[in-house]
Amino acid sequence: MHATMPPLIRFENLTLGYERHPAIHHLSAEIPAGALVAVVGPNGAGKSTLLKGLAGELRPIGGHIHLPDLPRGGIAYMPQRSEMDHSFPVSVFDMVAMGLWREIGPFGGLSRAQRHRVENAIEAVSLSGFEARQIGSLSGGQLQRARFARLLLQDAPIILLDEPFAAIDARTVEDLVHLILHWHAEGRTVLTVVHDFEQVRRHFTTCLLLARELVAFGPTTQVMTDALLARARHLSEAFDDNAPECHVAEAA
Ligand SMILES: Nc1ncnc2c1ncn2[C@@H]1O[C@H](COP(=O)(O)OP(=O)(O)OP(=O)(O)O)[C@@H](O)[C@H]1O
Repeated sequence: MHATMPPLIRFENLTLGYERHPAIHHLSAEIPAGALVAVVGPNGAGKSTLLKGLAGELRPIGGHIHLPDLPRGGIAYMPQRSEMDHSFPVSVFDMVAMGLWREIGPFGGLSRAQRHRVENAIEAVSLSGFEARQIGSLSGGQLQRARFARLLLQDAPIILLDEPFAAIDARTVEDLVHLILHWHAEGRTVLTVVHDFEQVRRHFTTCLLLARELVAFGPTTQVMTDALLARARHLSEAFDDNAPECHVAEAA
């Protein structure tokens, strides 16, 4: 496991966006190795965009994301659930086994030991007995468990989760939080977009509050204050989606 020397992420004056319209701009922050970070902010604040940038799905319009040398597949990224996840014609076993792609490649077969690891991951998310089920027949909570099992096998030092608890029953949330805390205890760096403030305060020691720019980053008790949350709402509402490349440009 590469959890012993977990990496540090550094955002340097980072601007990310779509078709040159910035969605987040001039963000600078350092994520310490092994941090468990809740990424919070109003709707449209840029939370998903930040995770996409880190996952390498969006190239910065400006600034940099500094990452240490990572093994192949060193960042595990779980986007928000979408219809596509459900409609993919594959069994729970095969979907979870995709977490081993880094080891086996796209067309490799599974060894007996690897099959065993897939079974263990399925068991860890309490889905034993569902191996042969098509994922299209799973409930939302069960599908999310299967997605977490796939992440477990990916064994990545950096884990990015976009709204993993959205529209999920309380029991499943509790089990998934448990897995996240376990990853944290193993020394992995975990960034999770979370909407429920109660969950943030209960489980996440560190918070990154976004509203198209960085509002605050630090211990949850110091970030999740009424004043900073109000500031985030205000900034988000005032942001002009059609602004050209950067209205605060080089002022930052
Ligand atoms: N693929 C895209 N193309 C163009 N604009 C996009 C795209 N994805 C997001 N945006 C825009 O970027 C901004 C930030 O969106 P983002 O999804 O990152 O916010 P968020 O904080 O994750 O929101 P939510 O909490 O509602 O999921 C929004 O104005 C959004 O409309």
